[in-house]
Amino acid sequence: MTNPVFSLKNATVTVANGTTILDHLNFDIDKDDFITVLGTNGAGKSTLFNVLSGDLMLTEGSIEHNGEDISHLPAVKRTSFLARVFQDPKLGTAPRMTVAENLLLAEKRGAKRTLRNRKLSAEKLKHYYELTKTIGNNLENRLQTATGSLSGGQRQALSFLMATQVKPGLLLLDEHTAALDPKTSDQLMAATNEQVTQNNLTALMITHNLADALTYGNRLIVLNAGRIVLDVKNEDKDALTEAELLKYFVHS
Ligand SMILES: Nc1ncnc2c1ncn2[C@@H]1O[C@H](COP(=O)(O)OP(=O)(O)OP(=O)(O)O)[C@@H](O)[C@H]1O
Repeated sequence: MTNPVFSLKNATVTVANGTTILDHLNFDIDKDDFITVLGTNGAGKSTLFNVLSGDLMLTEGSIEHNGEDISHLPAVKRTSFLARVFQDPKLGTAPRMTVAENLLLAEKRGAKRTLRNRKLSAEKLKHYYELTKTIGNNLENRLQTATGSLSGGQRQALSFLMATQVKPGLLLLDEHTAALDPKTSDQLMAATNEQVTQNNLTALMITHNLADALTYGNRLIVLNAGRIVLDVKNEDKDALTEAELLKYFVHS
């Protein structure tokens, strides 16, 4: 048995009004995990991501990364091993910079980011062309376009590619296809699955799409009122149906 990459121990967040929004969670994330994360609105999914990313500190318990206690490590320091893609296509990319410049910037994730020496060689542009072409939404023909004028789907694809340019120790996908039309969403979901499986990324993906949650990943968790109420893997996940899954969606 290998050691978990991330380990939440008794992880709890109690907010100022006394409400516990993450409730004594014990949760290990293994290297080969691609976990789909489900739950009703307000179940604590984003809170879980926020404590992993360091945007929200635990009020009790701890988080370990490769055995090291990172409970007090600020978000900015966690970017060296963690990347996150949000639902909003506007987040995660610099609007005035071109697609190619954003990709170049992403290669420096975790390091001091500057584009003073813009090394956009022909070789690099060719690489970005091949990379963006994998998505299938014409992003490869917009490499020199300012990101702010891309379609939402193209911009979201760029955010995703930026998050995975440097292999992150943990990839957090926060409903990253939810704001896209069905075709664009399917394209990005397929590209996501390809990247995660081909590059052996450790990933968590919040989704409200039950079919996607069942189709993708090796593991599935359901949160309710800040607790994990279902955690299934491999063949147990494969055997799960949408009808069974829905039973875990309880508004508290
Ligand atoms: N910083 C905070 N301070 C106070 N309450 C918070 C804070 N962050 C989240 N909450 C509350 O914690 C609960 C869980 O919120 P969270 O955003 O994690 O839910 P979610 O499962 O991601 O929901 P959704 O599906 O709607 O995005 C909600 O009731 C929310 O209002």
